[in-house]
Amino acid sequence: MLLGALTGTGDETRVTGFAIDHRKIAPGTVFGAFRGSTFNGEDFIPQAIASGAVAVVARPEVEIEGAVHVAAEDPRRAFAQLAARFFAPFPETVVAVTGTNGKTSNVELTRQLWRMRGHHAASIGTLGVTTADDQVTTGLTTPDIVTFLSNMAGLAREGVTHAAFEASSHGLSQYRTEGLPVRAAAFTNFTRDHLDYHGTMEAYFEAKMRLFTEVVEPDGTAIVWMDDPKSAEVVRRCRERGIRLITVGATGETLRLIERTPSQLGQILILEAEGQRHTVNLPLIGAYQAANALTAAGLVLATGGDLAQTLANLARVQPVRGRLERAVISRAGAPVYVDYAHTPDAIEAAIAALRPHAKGRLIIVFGAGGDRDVGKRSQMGATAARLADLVIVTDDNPRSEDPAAIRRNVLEGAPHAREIGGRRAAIAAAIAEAGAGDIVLLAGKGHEQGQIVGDQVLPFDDVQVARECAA
Ligand SMILES: CC(=O)N[C@H]1[C@@H](OP(=O)(O)OP(=O)(O)OC[C@H]2O[C@@H](n3ccc(=O)[nH]c3=O)[C@H](O)[C@@H]2O)O[C@H](CO)[C@@H](O)[C@@H]1O[C@H](C)C(=O)N[C@@H](C)C(=O)N[C@H](CCC(=O)O)C(=O)O
Ligand SMILES: Nc1ncnc2c1ncn2[C@@H]1O[C@H](COP(=O)(O)OP(=O)(O)OP(=O)(O)O)[C@@H](O)[C@H]1O
Ligand SMILES: N[C@H](CCC[C@H](N)C(=O)O)C(=O)O
Ligand SMILES: [Mg+2]
Repeated sequence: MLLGALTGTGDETRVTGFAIDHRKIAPGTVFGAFRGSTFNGEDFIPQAIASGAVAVVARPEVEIEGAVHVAAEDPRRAFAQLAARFFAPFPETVVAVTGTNGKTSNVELTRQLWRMRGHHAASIGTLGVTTADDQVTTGLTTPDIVTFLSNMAGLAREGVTHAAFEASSHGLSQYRTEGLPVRAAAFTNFTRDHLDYHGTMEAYFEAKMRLFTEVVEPDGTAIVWMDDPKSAEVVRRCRERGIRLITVGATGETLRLIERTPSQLGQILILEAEGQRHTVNLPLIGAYQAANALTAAGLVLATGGDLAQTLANLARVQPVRGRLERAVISRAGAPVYVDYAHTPDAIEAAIAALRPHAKGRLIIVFGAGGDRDVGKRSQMGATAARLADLVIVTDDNPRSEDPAAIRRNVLEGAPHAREIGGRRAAIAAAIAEAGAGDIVLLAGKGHEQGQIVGDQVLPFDDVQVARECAA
C-alpha cells in the first residue's frame, strides 16, 4: 500500500506495516513516536529510520530526517487513524465495554449471545482473543493499537462479523483502540482502581468517558448500567452528543430489573421491557453477574438482536472463566470459589454473590498486586474485614515490590486478618479451616496462570492449587 493512499496525498512511498516500538521496525514500516510514562518514543526515531521506517507519526515540533514526517498534535490518535486504514477491513459489527469491573464478563457474555444468534463472533480483552474455536492471550486487557487492529483484521479474515472488546482506561487514554467504527459502547460501573496511573478519580473517569464522547460512532448506541452513582453523568454525556441510549438495571428503562431471586445454581430475574414482563433463568449466581448479563443483552439488542430471543438465550450462557468459578468442594464439604475481584468494589460484589449460598462462614483469601494503585489496598482489606467472617491476607503478583510491604498495606484495613505470605500456603490454610456449610473465596487472580514475582512469572493457577489443596 502507498503512503499517499493512507494520508490522502500523492506520496508513493510503499508501506509494509505499522509499529510503535522501534525494535519492531522492518523496511517500509510507519513508526508512531509517542511520549509514554516510562520512555519517550521520540528518542528512538533515528534508530527506527535506520531500521527502515519510511514515515514517522510525531508531534509537529519533532525534527525528522530521512523519513516522511506525518505531523500531528496528537500523534497517538493520528497513528490509529492511519493504521486503521492500512489494516482494514474489520468485522462489520464492533462494540466496546468500559467500567472498573465487569468488562471481561460483558464481552464474553456478548460473544456467547451473538453466537447463539448464529453470528461468527469474537471477543478481545483480559482473557485474550476468544472465538468459538480458540483463545489466544495478548498479555494486556486492551492490547496496543497495532496488535489490536491487526487482531481485528485477522478476525475479519477468519469470517468473524461481530466482535466485542474491552476498553480499559489505560487503553482509552493511550488511543489503543481507535480508528475502526465502534457501533455500541457499554458502561458497567465506576469505582476505585488504577489511581497509580490516572492520579485522580476525575482523570480516571474522564479517560473512560472518551469511549462515549469520542470513540463510539455518532449514530451508535450507548448501553448504560443505571444503578451506579456515575450512571446519570454517563447518560448526560451521551445525550449531549445525541447518541441512542439503552438503559438497564433496577433504574433502567430498556431492560428494567424488577426482581432478582437467587436459586441453587443461578438466579431468576423478573424484567420489564417494551411494556411486558419477562422471566429470565440465569445460570450464574450473584447480583454482579445479573448486571453483566443484562448489559451484555443490551449490547446484543443494540446490534440487531431480538428482545424475546436474547432474553431467552440468557438461560444458556456459560460461566466466564475465573469469575465466581467453583474450583472444588473440600473434603469437609465447603465449596471453594475463584474470582477475579481485585478492587474494593469487586471484593464487595463477590462476597455479596456468595453470601446467600453460605450456611456457615465465608472465608476470603486475597492480596493486592504490586506496582499498582497503593491506596486501594487498605480499602480492599477494610471491605473484606467488614463482609467476610475470616480474612486471610496473602500475595497476588508482587511484581517489583516487597510482598510483605504489600500485605502490610492491605492489613491496615483489616488489622484482625490472618497473614499468610505465599499464596499456596494461604489457600491450603483456608481449605483446612473450612467446615461443612462454609464457603472459601479465593479472590484476585481469577483465570491468571502465573504469579508475577520480580520479572519472573511463576506458574500458578488458583483453581488448580485449590484442587490440589482439597485432595
Ligand atoms: C502504563 C502503561 O499502560 N504502559 C503501557 C504503554 O506505555 P507507554 O505508552 O506509557 O509507553 P512507554 O513504555 O513509556 O514507551 C513510550 C513509547 O516508546 C516506545 N518504545 C519504548 C521503549 C523502546 O525501547 N522503544 C520504543 O519504541 C513504546 O512502544 C511506546 O510507544 O504502552 C506499552 C506499549 O503498548 C505497554 O506495553 C505498556 O503496558 C505496560 C506493560 C502495563 O503494564 N500496562 C498495564 C498497566 C495496562 O495497560 N493495564 C490496562 C488495564 C488493566 C485492566 O484493569 O483491565 C490494560 O489494558 O491491560
Ligand atoms: N458488574 C459488576 N459489578 C461489580 N463487580 C463486578 C462486576 N462485574 C465483575 N465484578 C467483579 O470484578 C471482577 C472482575 O470482573 P471482570 O474480569 O469481568 O472485570 P474487568 O473489568 O474485565 O476487570 P479488569 O479491569 O481486570 O480487566 C469479578 O471477578 C467480580 O469480582
Ligand atoms: N488488569 C489488572 C489486573 C489485576 C489483577 C491482579 N491479580 C493484580 O495483579 O493486581 C491490572 O493489571 O491492574
Ligand atoms: Mg478485564
